[in-house]
Amino acid sequence: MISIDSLSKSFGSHQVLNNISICFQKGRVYGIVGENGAGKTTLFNCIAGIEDHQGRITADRAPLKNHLGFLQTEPYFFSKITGEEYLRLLCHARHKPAERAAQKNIFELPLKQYAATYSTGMKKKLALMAILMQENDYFILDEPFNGVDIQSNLLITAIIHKLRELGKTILISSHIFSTLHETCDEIHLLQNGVFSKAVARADFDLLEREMKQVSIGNKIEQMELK
Ligand SMILES: Nc1ncnc2c1ncn2[C@@H]1O[C@H](COP(=O)(O)OP(=O)(O)OP(=O)(O)O)[C@@H](O)[C@H]1O
Repeated sequence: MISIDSLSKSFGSHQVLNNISICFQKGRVYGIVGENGAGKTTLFNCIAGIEDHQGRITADRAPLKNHLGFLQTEPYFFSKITGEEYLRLLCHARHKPAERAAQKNIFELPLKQYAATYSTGMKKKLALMAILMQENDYFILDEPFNGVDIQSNLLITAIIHKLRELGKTILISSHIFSTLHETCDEIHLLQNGVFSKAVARADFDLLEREMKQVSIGNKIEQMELK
C-alpha cells in the first residue's frame, strides 16, 4: 500500500500537484491518465523520492524507495555498462541474486552489449527486467507500452497481470486507452493538479466514450479535411 497525504509540488510559481491525498492498495493496478503536462511524471518522481515536495508519502514497507521499481519513460544508462552489468548492479543494490539473468532474459536482449547503445524499446525492456529481478513490492511504470514492439507489449501486459496476482501495488501511466483497459482495476484522471475523477473497471467503456466525446467533438468538421 502506498499512502499519499496532502501532496503538493510546484516548479517556481507553477503549481503542478495541488494537495493530493490518495491511497494505492496492494494487489491492484492503477492507471494514471491526464493530458500532456498534467503532472503524471511529477507525481511519480515525488513518490520515488527524486523530486522534493510538500506532504507525506508512506508505504507499508518502509522506506518506500527500497521496495519500489520505477520504470521511467526514458531510462538512462551510463555509457560503458553492458545490459548484464546493469542487471547485476540493480540486483546487488537490493541484495537479490543476478546469476540467472540469461535465463530470465524473456525479451531476448543482447545482454553483452552496452546498454547505452540499445534502441529506445530495448532500453525500456532492460530497465523493466531489472526492476522485476529486484522483486519489488511497488511498481511505477511510466508509459511502459510506449516505443515497445507488439510482442513485448503483450508480454508486459501478462507481466502486469502476474504482478497483480502476486499482491504488488502497481501504478501505470499510458496515453493508450486499450492498454489501460487490459491492465487496470481503476483509472484516475489527473487534471489541474488534482485527481478529478476515479473510474472503476466496470465503467471504463463509459469513460472511453466520454473522453472520445470531449476530445474529438466537432474538431474533425472544424478542420475541414479535404
Ligand atoms: N524540472 C522541471 N522544471 C520546471 N517545470 C517542470 C519540471 N518538470 C516538469 N515540469 C512541468 O510540470 C508540468 C507537469 O509535467 P509532467 O512531466 O509531470 O507531465 P506529464 O503529465 O507526465 O506529461 P506527459 O503526458 O507529456 O508525459 C509541465 O508543465 C512541465 O513543464
